[in-house]
Amino acid sequence: MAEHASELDLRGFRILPGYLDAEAQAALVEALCGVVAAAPLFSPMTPMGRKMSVRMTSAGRYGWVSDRSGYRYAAAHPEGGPWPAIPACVLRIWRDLVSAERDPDCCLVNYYGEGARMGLHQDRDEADFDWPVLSISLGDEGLLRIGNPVKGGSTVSHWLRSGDVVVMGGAARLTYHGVDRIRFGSSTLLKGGGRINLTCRVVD
Ligand SMILES: O=C(O)CCC(=O)C(=O)O
Ligand SMILES: [Fe+2]
Repeated sequence: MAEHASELDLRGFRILPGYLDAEAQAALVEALCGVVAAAPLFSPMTPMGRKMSVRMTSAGRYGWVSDRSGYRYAAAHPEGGPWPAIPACVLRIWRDLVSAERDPDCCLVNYYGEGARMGLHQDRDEADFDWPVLSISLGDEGLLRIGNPVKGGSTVSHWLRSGDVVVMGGAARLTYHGVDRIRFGSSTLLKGGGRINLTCRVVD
């Protein structure tokens, strides 16, 4: 893949603004409707017993789940049944930007409704941190905050817009990050508003 014209490097996060055109974004939304129909969004509980504001589901061999027993990957949806396959239009982006040899095991679907946010965290439930995490933003703008590979220190913030893609890999694979807020209603892509973020990962 050639270097993208307006590519940014923010603390090792490779940000590709506007990587997906309107047609590609619409195709992803349509495919995700199928994923959500097969595997409904749910509100995970943190291990501390707090309900997360982001609603989630997954596609792939594994889905990411969280409850009182902790964060982990699971082969089945919390309400039972396998996760649907990762849509081809998602795999295409992974193959172009991450690897044509190895597909991801999980595509986590995060839905941010009005007021939803995600606190600073590391993505560390995967077995091999040599594999990057690929993140795709759709719908309303979201304010990504990027910290450091260890807890604490300064942070930088960047608004992610619909169609932006981020590759979190290399030395930044374990960098703390979160989404402080969304600008609800800033995009017309999703009926009813809100933001979808997809993260694709190799799990085991
Ligand atoms: O919504 C985002 O942009 C980031 C999501 C995220 O960090 C995660 O799912 O681990
Ligand atoms: Fe994350």
